[in-house]
Amino acid sequence: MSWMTEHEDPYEQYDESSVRERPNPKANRPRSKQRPEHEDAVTGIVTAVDRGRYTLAVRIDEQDEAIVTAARARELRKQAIVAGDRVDVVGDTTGETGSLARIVRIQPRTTVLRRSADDTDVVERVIVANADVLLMVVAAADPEPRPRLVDRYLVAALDAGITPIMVVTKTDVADPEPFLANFAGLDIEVWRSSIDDPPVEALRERLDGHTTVAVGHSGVGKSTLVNALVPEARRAVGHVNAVTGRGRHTSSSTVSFKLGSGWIIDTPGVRSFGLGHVATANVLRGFPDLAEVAEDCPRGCTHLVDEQYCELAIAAADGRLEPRRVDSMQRMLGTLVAAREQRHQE
Ligand SMILES: Nc1nc2c(ncn2[C@@H]2O[C@H](COP(=O)(O)OP(=O)(O)OP(=O)(O)O)[C@@H](O)[C@H]2O)c(=O)[nH]1
Ligand SMILES: [Zn+2]
Repeated sequence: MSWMTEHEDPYEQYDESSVRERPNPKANRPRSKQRPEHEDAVTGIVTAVDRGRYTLAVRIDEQDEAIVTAARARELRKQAIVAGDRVDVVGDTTGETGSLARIVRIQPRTTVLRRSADDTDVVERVIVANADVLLMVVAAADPEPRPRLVDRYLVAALDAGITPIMVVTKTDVADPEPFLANFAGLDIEVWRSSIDDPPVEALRERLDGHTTVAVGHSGVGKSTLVNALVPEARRAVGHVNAVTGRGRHTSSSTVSFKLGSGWIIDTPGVRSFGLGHVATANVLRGFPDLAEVAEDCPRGCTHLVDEQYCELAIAAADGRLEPRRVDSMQRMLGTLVAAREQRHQE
């Protein structure tokens, strides 16, 4: 998966200096070393990343809109550049076959969605930048929906300041309501989708103008949904991206498509969603249905099962809170605390 292995970057030795750049027909300023600002840079949106090569959309919605392949400037080498990033790019931005531009700056990000390989992993991977909606795709069955995976998406999204939305697919295969009952106390937007009646038009309208990142366990129907959402004409743009991304290793890399005036970013299906990077103090943010009651906890309460006076446990016992939600939160916290202890022993 490209975003997981980005730090390895096997193309690192082939930096942009090894590729001859064509003269940029638009650059009329003389090249000079005294140009730290790169005034001639254009802004691009990173749509796909593949082993040190970045696919960018530049001059979007203008007549000379182009899909450009770029390398990163040497000074940016250690910084991850991910789908959704706004970057400043110089050099040949025509997008012509064989051309290579150069990313010289990453613009400040509004949000960063991260996951770690597992809970013990300190090294977090930035999955996507600048997303404001996390589309959690879950199947009603085949594969079985896993509430704990959704808990993890919620913690990651709310920690990052991204709005989570859920789509339950395959409602033709199984009744999604028993699964959804897990999240009844949570004020979360849920869409139901079946093979014959996916809510494509309504979702498209809902996501218009947003940068949406879709996540889901492998096989839930995420690609089917994303393909249905992205109109044919725009997918053509995506297909260009697919040459560098999905085309080569199916579903193993992140690709973005224009969706109305926004973007939808499809990520590889994953089984787990490590939260090694999330501070335990922030875990409760992913359980907004519990947060209010937790305010009555004794000072310094860890909310773990061994806390005698945890208000969450008390509220679960006397029926004010849904016991399985408190249990979910305690388990996640317990797992993260154990992983952290293991890390400190290593
Ligand atoms: N019955 C039914 N099948 C569906 C539905 N949505 C998708 N599928 C099927 O589920 C299978 C998996 O769908 P994909 O879209 O490839 O799943 P994915 O989540 O992208 O999986 P990865 O590519 O592994 O990440 C395909 O055979 C789809 O046709 C649905 O609503 N109902
Ligand atoms: Zn507590």
